[in-house]
Amino acid sequence: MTATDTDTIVAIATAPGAGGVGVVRLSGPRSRAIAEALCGCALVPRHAHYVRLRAGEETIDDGLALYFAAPASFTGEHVVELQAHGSPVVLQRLVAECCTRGARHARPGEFSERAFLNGKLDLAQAEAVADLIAAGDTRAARAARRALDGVFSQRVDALATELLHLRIHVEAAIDFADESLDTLGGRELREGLARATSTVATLLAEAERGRKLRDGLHAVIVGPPNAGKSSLLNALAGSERAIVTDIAGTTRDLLHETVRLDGAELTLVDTAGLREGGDAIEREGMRRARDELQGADLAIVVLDARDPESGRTAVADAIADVPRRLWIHNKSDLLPHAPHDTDPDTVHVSARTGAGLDALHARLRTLSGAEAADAGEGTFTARARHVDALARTAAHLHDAAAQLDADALELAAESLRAGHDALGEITGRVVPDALLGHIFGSFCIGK
Ligand SMILES: Nc1nc2c(ncn2[C@@H]2O[C@H](COP(=O)(O)OP(=O)(O)OP(=O)(O)O)[C@@H](O)[C@H]2O)c(=O)[nH]1
Ligand SMILES: [K+]
Ligand SMILES: [Mg+2]
Repeated sequence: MTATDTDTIVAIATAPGAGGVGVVRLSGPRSRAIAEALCGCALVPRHAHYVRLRAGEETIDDGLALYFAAPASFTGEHVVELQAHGSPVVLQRLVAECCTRGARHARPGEFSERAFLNGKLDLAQAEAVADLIAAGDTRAARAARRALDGVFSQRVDALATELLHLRIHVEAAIDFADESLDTLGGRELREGLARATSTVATLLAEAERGRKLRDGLHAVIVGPPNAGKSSLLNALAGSERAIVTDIAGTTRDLLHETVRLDGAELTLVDTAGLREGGDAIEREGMRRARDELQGADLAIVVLDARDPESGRTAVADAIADVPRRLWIHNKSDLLPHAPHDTDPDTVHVSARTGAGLDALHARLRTLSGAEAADAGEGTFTARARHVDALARTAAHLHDAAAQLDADALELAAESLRAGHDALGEITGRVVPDALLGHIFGSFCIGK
């Protein structure tokens, strides 16, 4: 679609409600003409015009008009921003007047969508705009800003280029099927694939950190009844959210609580204690606990410090698929002497006295990725979609390596193609036709 055959769209760009200043944004081929009709003067690009904004003879408000000529604008189209007093009524009237003059209401996300379609932003960057707007703290905002600057996209693109070269190499080798792969640069190919595989693994780990920074860590508290799961949730939340009693089987429903630890956000979920038997309600509670663990990033396993082993056995199968576990030996106040924690994933605490909670906070903070972002490891925000695409890329490259080892070049080519496509989903740059042209245009071994 070109800039001349699209609609001109309009929307209030500032947050709903009253404010000192409000902004109405227009994008599309007619935006300048429409705005000039409201302002009653010609608009010069990148110039702040102080104007009266009128509907016919009547003044709606006075304010500023800013015109950005295509393609040097956020959307890549002609864009006008009208600043007026931030009254919802005034802003609605400006929008209505723009519509009378030929604009239409923008759909949610339509300005960003146009920026993507016009090549101003890739998909990951367009998503980063939304993440920046929604960022809950400085760390998340900084990470979103890095993603918006293309830090993530550039690394994805660099990897995509590596994969493209590997594909070209394999496709070319297929044409020389009667020669052995070793004479066709098989070693370079394997080395290149190993490099790409390790790059994907690094990127995947970083994207996972970025996702946690954006979504917060999803941590499920599990353990046998009466280990002190609800007490621990309350201690971490800093309020008596969950019911605590000395009756085993107190908690049945899931209880979600968002907790911020020094800027790191995590969702804690209290669950019913896991054990054999129980009445129908308790059994339903345990079923819900097991379900919740399916999507968890972290299982916080609460055990009674006086007898941790029996609890471990009770939860073993329920936590089998959770990527990370933290073992909490609770009720340390009941031990004859306080133990010293050596393994970072085992922490002795007392939900009752608060002993050990600082160490637990520190560990949770690290796991939620905030630590890494603080340390300036270049974290960017990422989404589950990106993590998923990278994981699929990794799996395809793994297949390709095995297929190369078996001299199954056609299959390896197919796996590399699938990996390349999965990667392209992140930035939205999957372009098969261009790819074919590239393959035939740029490579021929000795021909
Ligand atoms: N001494 C001591 N008692 C604790 C501690 N934490 C919890 N308790 C007690 O242990 C009992 C059970 O605590 P809960 O928090 O209800 O345990 P739970 O694991 O949520 O239990 P269910 O929901 O029944 O599975 C209560 O009487 C708590 O007061 C602790 O650190 N020290
Ligand atoms: K209890
Ligand atoms: Mg409980």
